[in-house]
Amino acid sequence: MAVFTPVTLDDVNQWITQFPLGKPTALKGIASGIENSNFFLDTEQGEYVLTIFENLSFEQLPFYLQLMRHLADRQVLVPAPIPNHRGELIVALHGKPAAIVTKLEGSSQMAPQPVHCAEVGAMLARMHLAGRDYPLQQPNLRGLDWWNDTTPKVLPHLSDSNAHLLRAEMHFQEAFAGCDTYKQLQTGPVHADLFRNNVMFDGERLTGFFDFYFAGCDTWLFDVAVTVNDWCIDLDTGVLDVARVRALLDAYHGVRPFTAAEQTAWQPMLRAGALRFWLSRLYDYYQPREAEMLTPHDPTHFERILRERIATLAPKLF
Ligand SMILES: Nc1ncnc2c1ncn2[C@@H]1O[C@H](COP(=O)(O)OP(=O)(O)O)[C@@H](O)[C@H]1O
Ligand SMILES: N[C@@H](CCOP(=O)(O)O)C(=O)O
Repeated sequence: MAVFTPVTLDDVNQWITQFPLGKPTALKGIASGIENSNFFLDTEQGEYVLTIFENLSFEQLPFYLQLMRHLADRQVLVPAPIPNHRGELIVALHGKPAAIVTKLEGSSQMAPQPVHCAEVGAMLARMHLAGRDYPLQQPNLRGLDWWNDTTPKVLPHLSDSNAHLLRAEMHFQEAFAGCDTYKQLQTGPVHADLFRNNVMFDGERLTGFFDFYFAGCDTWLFDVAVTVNDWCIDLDTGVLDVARVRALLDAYHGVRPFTAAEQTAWQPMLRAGALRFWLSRLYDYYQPREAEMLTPHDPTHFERILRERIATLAPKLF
């Protein structure tokens, strides 16, 4: 992530005494990401990641941190949040909420093969099942309501052709969200941003999902669509790569079988997944925020994917 809130080792020296982690030995800002301020934090006890939350509040954060704890306790591979001596997972740093989580091994696989997609599909299904008894509720804050709020903010910046596409897709998605098939879809906690840069691999071994700060309760199928739209495409054209799609979907289906309603909803949901990130990238592009190190993501990538999902029939879900 970009560093919006600078922090030094001196700042952390005193603050960290409330955690059972020993003395800090190194602190390094992380440049990738666009929502929070992240740092690799080494201490006498091991390697961690310190996150300062720039947009989420103390009231909203328990949903995310406790979800990670809940999933980690059920053998889903995610960073485990570290409680302080009072059992708190979220503690103020420079007046903002902050948390420390375990560091995952490995690195992101940005050129995935079917074998990586299968690992992601199986772990995603395990995550959805493990979330069924998660007691906290929070809607997906980047869901339909947010799309409705954001559309008028970006429309004035768009070409006629893109403004038409956005209006038409919003109408389509409003109708989809109100239809009987949609109401039959299974719901629960979803990651909602499971892009290649939010998963770690050590070779072909998946070591964890991270960056849960867009998670919320939504349809499981939306999570699958967001994931496929990033992991299983030709990056230049947005066209789905059938071998990777099949690997991811078949591995998911092997752990948590898809339903008939999900099969029917698959193509509209792929469009929903594309629209969500086209909108957020447009919003970030036209309403940039302050940051020390920030590279905005390209909105045209998801415009292309959305047009492609409207034009071309996707492989079946199962
Ligand atoms: N638990 C973790 N283990 C290892 N690396 C992590 C962890 N959390 C974050 N990172 C690193 O920090 C980078 C930015 O984190 P991310 O959560 O994507 O930021 P943002 O929320 O701002 O988008 C990641 O690309 C990854 O390299
Ligand atoms: N995945 C989103 C943006 C969110 O950034 P992240 O670094 O938190 O994953 C996109 O690609 O638009």
